[in-house]
Amino acid sequence: MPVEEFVAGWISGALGLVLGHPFDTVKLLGFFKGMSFPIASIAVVNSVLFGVYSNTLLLLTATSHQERRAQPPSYTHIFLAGCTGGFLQAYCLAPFDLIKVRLQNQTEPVAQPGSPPPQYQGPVHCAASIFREEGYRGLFRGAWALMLRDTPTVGIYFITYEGLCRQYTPEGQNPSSATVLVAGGFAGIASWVAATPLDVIKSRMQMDGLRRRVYQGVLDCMMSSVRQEGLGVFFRGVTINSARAFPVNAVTFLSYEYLLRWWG
Ligand SMILES: C[N+](C)(C)CCCC[C@H](N)C(=O)O
Repeated sequence: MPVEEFVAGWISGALGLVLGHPFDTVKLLGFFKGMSFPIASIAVVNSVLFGVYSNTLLLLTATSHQERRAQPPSYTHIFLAGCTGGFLQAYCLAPFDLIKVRLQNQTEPVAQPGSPPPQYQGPVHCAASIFREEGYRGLFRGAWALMLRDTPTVGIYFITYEGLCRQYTPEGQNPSSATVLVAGGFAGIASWVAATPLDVIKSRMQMDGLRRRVYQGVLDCMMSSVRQEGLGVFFRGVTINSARAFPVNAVTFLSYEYLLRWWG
């Protein structure tokens, strides 16, 4: 199994994340809280995303990434490979994302003298407390919603990227850096716009259970959110998600493409 896509995904994910972290955190308050943890985790997760995508495409079309410019795969194959990558990365992402959401929602300012310490002292402490209080399954709270969010939207991600690259690149050539940046940025926006409704639900499910369980499952969380807040609830955060998605994914795709070209 070719591994360079995994490594390129690893590095490019970390680079994209550094740019995106302030956006990601501002939507949950608590600026710059916990930066080193997401860097390490997104690197793993992005490596699964790109590695699985590229290797699924290899299985479906029998072309390696070096051959793909000369023999472009069909959009159906790109979509299916993207969905597979999205599905598998969602499972790797689930515990990391849960910890991130829990830490970012701890908005208490840094300990005042005499005040009780925050519930979670850091990512490792957070993981250990969730494990202690809710068991192994607790670490996967919200994973089902995350999988529903990422399976189709990672398909959309790669279709948009490939479609835009092909549109602006002469046949058989590699896309220019400008094309990769713009296509990567719009791929990020398109997939995040599609992902936002389930992103809202996912985050609510991840926070649920912290004190008192409110939701019975994904559907129940959707229904009660809509009942209480109207359909607009599904678009909560769509602007900040898009503003974050452009630079993050422009840099992710640019570094991914260039690392693979370097390595031949
Ligand atoms: C599928 N979904 C839209 C959720 C994410 C796809 C892009 C992944 C990228 N690491 C990022 O964080 O933007």
